[in-house]
Amino acid sequence: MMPELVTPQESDGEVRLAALAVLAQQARDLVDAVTLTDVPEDELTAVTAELVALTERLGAVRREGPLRHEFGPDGRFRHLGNAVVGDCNPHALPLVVGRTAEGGVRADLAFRPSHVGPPGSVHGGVSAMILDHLLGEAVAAAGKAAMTGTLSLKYRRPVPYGVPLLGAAAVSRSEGRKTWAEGAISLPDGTALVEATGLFITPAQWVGIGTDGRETAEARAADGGDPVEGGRSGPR
Ligand SMILES: CCCCC/C=C\C/C=C\C/C=C\C/C=C\CCCC(=O)SCCNC(=O)CCNC(=O)[C@H](O)C(C)(C)COP(=O)(O)OP(=O)(O)OC[C@H]1O[C@@H](n2cnc3c(N)ncnc32)[C@H](O)[C@@H]1OP(=O)(O)O
Repeated sequence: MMPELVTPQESDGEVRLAALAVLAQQARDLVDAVTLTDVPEDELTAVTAELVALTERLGAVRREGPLRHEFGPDGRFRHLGNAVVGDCNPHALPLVVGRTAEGGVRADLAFRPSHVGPPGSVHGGVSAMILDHLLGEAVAAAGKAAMTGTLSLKYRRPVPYGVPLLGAAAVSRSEGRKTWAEGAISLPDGTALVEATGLFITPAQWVGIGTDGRETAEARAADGGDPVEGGRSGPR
């Protein structure tokens, strides 16, 4: 089942979400600092004690789960808690995905030292996560709401962290509930570092749900043409 969609008014105000995004960015900076710190051991212990206190302060009031998919004040579908693109998720890069004139998607990106796997390069699973998301975004850009069924990676060259890279993806084929997409993480000069192909499947329960999480016009017409409430239309 798809989780219920909420409007920001029902969960958080925009000012609070903006503050949460600033906190998440600070947490990313903290992770970088932890990854690279070379301060003396007593300083490590002192900072750890301060972080224990800060963690307790943040945990004093907890929500039931991470931020959900929702409609922003501009009416656009968003997921601020997403592990790849969520501004309010410290785990996210966050990736900023844009559409290309050809109907695909692209994103400038730079991995951080905390993403390291093999010596001096990014962990393959991290690259896979980014490509999974980019291919999924390409599928969404093609009008399909779908989940990853299979993902295949070709690691051509080690992926460096701390340097500008480009991610891109596009749909290659679609057939019923199945959509195939391909993409790559490349150097700015176009040299492919990791290539991906994936099969995305629209779950049977999502048929009739658009990429904005709302019922599609076709599904509404089939239902008898009832208009969808503005700003909120939870999948059934
Ligand atoms: C809250 C609202 C959310 C709304 C979201 C709406 C839109 C999204 C819009 C924008 C989002 C923007 C970007 C998205 C960005 C990133 C995407 C990230 C993607 C992920 O990170 S996502 C997490 C990993 N992903 C999973 O967690 C999937 C777990 N899994 C399942 O949820 C089911 O397993 C599912 C749905 C895959 C299939 O379930 P199902 O019941 O619908 O399908 P069914 O069995 O009927 O099969 C139908 C035909 O697909 C074949 N088939 C089935 N499964 C296959 C597989 N895995 N590989 C190859 N073929 C497969 C069958 O063989 C049959 O083929 P045939 O018709 O030829 O016989």
